[in-house]
Order: sequence, then C-alpha cells, then structure tokens
Amino acid sequence: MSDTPTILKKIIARKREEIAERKAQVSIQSLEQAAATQKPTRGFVQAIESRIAAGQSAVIAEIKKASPSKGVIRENFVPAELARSYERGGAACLSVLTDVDFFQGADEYLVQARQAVNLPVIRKDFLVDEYQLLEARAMGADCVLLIVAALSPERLQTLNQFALELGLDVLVEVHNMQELEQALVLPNRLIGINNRNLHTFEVSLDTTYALLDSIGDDRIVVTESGILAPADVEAMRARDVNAFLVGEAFMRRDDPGAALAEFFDFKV
Ligand SMILES: O=C(O)c1ccccc1NCC(=O)[C@H](O)[C@H](O)COP(=O)(O)O
Repeated sequence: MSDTPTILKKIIARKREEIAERKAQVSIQSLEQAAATQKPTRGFVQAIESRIAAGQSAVIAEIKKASPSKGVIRENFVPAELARSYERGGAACLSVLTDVDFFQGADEYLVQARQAVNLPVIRKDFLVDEYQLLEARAMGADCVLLIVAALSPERLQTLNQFALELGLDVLVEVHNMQELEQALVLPNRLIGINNRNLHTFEVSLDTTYALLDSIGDDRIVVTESGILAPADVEAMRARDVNAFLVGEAFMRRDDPGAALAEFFDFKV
C-alpha cells in the first residue's frame, strides 16, 4: 500500500487496535476450543457452484446496516428477518458485515442471521490476523473474505492456508491486475472482483469487465459492489459472470428478498 491515507488504511489501522483489544479479552485457546466444537461448515463454494451448474445466478446477499461511503443504509435492521427474506428470495449464500466501527456490524449479527436460515454465510470484515479467522470459525462462519489490497503476498498465502485448515472457504478479493496476479497464485475457486475502489470509494462495473479475460474457467468470478439494477445483472450475465455479491441495493428496499428475486428474475 502507498503512504497516502485512504479509507482502507484507516480501517486496517483501527482493525489492528481492535484485534489487540479482543486478544486481551478472549484468549486464542478459548477461541480454538469454540472453533473445535462447531459443526462442519455449510459449503459456501459448493452452494455457488451448484447454482451456476443449474444455469442460474449465484447471489451472495449482504446484510449491511451502514457503510463508510453511505452512512446508515437501513434503519429497520433485524438480521434474522433479513436472512429469512433473502432465503425466500433465492440467495445462494449470505454475507454479514461484522465490522463495528465503519459498518455498524457485529459478530452477533452473523450468528443471528445464520441461525435463522440454512444458507452458508461469509464473515465480511477486514481480516489481517489468524485470530480473526479463529473468531470466524468460532462464531459459525462458513467462509471468510481476504482482501489482497490489505495484505502482503506472504500474509495472503499464510492466512489463506490457515482459513482452509480451519475448514473455512475463502473469497479472495481483488481490484486490479496486480492484485489479481497475487490471487491467482492461490488454489482458490472463488475470485471476487470488487467494483468499489477501497481507496477512493469510486464504483465502476468496468473493474470486473477489465479483469475478466485474465481469469481461467477453473475459477468462479464473483462481481462485488455497485450492482444497482437488473440491467447491471444482465450486463454481467452477458459476459458470463454468474456470481454476485450485492448489499446496498437490496438493503434499501422494504423486502430485500423480493428485490433479489426481481433483480435476478427468480420465481418465488
Ligand atoms: O461499502 C462501502 O462503502 C465500503 C467502503 C470501504 C471498504 C469496503 C466497503 N464495502 C464493502 C463491500 O465490499 C460491499 O459491502 C459489498 O461488496 C456490497 O456492495 P454494495 O452492493 O455496493 O453494497
């Protein structure tokens, strides 16, 4: 990362403080015990693969109260109800933001959402330490996000390996060609392309279009952020992008699951 202060750097700096605070409260040993007592994960990658194999879009529907770019997105925020709505609407998986300071998320939201449905769930957070991966497994997450822009190549490899050893799936997220090259060193099936520049907040679907041709058929591309209308879905599908991570556009609707079904033309 360059020296210019950006939102991503601010988030990561705060995240490191938060990790130190959490380590002082809950020991690694007790997290390991909690992780060991969790049931096997629900199969995040598998849920996406089976939708795509059936010729459908695979939608990762996000539970997101607020964001640094938009402030509060949804006032009426009950994670279990939102999860059930998304399941009814045809989501393949859920994404739950657990970051407290910038997204008004909570670990408890992930637990509540997952308990309410049968869908696999990703812990959406800024993960830079093994401790957070143990937390993710201990709270019941099925998948974690690793953001290439937030990690050195060595740390990316180490954290990816550790997550896989814990039984978690990993969505590895990129924004540009340099990051994509690092991501493709990993054996992971899912490559997330985030259309939101995490340094400037600018959103452009061209980010996905620009990287697509450099990704082989052995991977599944998940286009993330800025899917705002059914036309965006159509444009992606026309380029053979079949996996989507969508938050704000659904969260702003009274019934997020109905919005999902409408965007993807799912019969519910
Ligand atoms: O959403 C933000 O403002 C944001 C700012 C800085 C870093 C990350 C941010 N969002 C995380 C995400 O990647 C999105 O929540 C996710 O892709 C869904 O995006 P959207 O459909 O645009 O809500």
